[in-house]
Amino acid sequence: MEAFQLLSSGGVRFNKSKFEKDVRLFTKTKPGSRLTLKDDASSNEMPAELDFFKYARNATGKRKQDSSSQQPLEKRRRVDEESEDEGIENSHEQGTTERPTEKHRVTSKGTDIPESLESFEAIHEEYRLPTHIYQNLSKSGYHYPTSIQSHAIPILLKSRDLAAISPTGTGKTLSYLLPVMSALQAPISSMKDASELGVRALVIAPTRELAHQIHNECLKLAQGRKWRTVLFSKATASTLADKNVRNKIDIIISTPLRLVASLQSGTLDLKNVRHLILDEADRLLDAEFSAQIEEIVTACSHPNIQKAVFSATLPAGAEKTAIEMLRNPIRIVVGLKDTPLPLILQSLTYVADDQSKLPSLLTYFAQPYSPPVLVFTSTQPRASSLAEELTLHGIPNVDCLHAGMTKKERDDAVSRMRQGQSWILVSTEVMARGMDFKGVREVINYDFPTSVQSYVHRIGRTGRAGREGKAVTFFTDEDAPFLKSIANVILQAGQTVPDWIIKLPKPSRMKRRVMGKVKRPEVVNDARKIGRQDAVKRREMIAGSKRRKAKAAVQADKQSGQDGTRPATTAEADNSS
Ligand SMILES: Nc1ncnc2c1ncn2[C@@H]1O[C@H](COP(=O)(O)OP(=O)(O)OP(=O)(O)O)[C@@H](O)[C@H]1O
Repeated sequence: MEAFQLLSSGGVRFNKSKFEKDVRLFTKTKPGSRLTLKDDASSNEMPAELDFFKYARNATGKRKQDSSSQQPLEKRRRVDEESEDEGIENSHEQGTTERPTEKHRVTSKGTDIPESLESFEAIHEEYRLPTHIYQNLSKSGYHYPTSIQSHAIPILLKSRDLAAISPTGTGKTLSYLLPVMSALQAPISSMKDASELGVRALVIAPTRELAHQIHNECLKLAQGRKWRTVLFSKATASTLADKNVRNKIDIIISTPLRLVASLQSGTLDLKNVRHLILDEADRLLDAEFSAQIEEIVTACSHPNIQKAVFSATLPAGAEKTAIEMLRNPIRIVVGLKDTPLPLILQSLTYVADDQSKLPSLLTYFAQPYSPPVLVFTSTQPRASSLAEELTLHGIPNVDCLHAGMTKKERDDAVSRMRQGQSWILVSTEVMARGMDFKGVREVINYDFPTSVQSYVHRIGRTGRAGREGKAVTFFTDEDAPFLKSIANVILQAGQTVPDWIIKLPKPSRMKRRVMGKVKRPEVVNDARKIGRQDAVKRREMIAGSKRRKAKAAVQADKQSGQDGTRPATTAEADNSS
């Protein structure tokens, strides 16, 4: 009992008094909101390293006057020190110049790092952005660059390779789309030089939904000119099999599988690609995709190709692979690696066992909550089952999305979410990365995440573009050995966790491999399963009885045919006996 009380009261609380200043600055108070925090206009300052949207809100448009940029480059000190990175740092130490911009907690590493620029105007002046692209920025509501954009855009515009790590929701997409489109200058259809023909830029993302979203961002920048940007799909792949069509394409955005299928069938060539971007690079470089990525990278054989990788998380192994793929790269880290924004209030909730999760979630939704909410489960059947349970329990506007659904079902679910028709979206890892549903205020990890990276990306669906969010993670007894890993992330983000979690032993690397991978039933409500089994049994009994009666009737017919007498009914037979 004592242990239960300890665990159930063990939710992680954000230490508002310790981070009072941040809380005030991040807060745009909305009356009635459960997430409402105190607003105090008198102290409108925040530690700049925590505010990744600082520029986007109030930049002056002038070049950065950071004192650190006045110092000789060699003297500038590195801020970002993470033990996990050491191997990689050392292997690239020689000849590098480190240029931390301490003020914004952005760490840059590499040689001849271009100056970061704090306004789109400054970027436009320095790098002559095509006018229509520059104008489309403000039309799309992008008035000032975010931290990652201030740093990454000049680097890519200087034709440098880049490994960029920046927290979820900080604007990485624009960080690569803007420089890539600016470098291409104009749609191929308006160019005379035939040597330019063929796809010139390629963006790879791990899921179809994310590729679609990136494509939409691309269309925003392309407004007013005849850019041919293609979201690669089964249909577009067959259209692009025609070389004449292919030659007029500027940018392809694709998932790896689809692209490799076309490469292997010889209906696509990537020889003219000058810019290759891997979004969610650590996912793309993991075992599931790495062979396809290798094939794609090999197919992009242009000698002057520029490559860049982006993610909110880049574990040491993936970073090593990525860096090996790049040529004299610059590495930038905004904030701390693998660390969510402090804007997301994180908590851990003890739920004992799998069957206790549903009642806990129903209790959660019985309180006022701020839709839309994203709920993560570990498998497709569990996502469907949970969505069904919530609906059966009368919770309105529940939707489901997972990779087992058809393309149309998935597209519809995304668009219902974007239009605000869905209040609760139950999903799997497929929604964990990159998806930008601006309004998501709450994320619930119904099933424990399978890695620190998965946790960071899942909860990063909220707290985007400077908004606040809330993330709740259910944990069972089986998940407890991995709590420490998540607790460390929470601590790194400047929030507090109960002492008992901090005192837990850190799971070994071997053990972390099985994190969140416990075998869970496909149906989230056992009672429903029993009810279902009963119903199935009853149906089978009725069907069996009907079959037996029909068989008996046939036999009786046969008999009457043989002896010419009417068969006795069961009742008659009984009476006669
Ligand atoms: N300069 C900007 N000013 C205002 N809003 C911006 C700016 N840049 C990006 N945004 C908005 O911020 C949100 C997050 O951007 P984006 O999806 O590119 O983030 P991300 O860093 O790629 O996140 P993730 O790691 O989850 O993929 C989007 O809604 C985007 O429109």
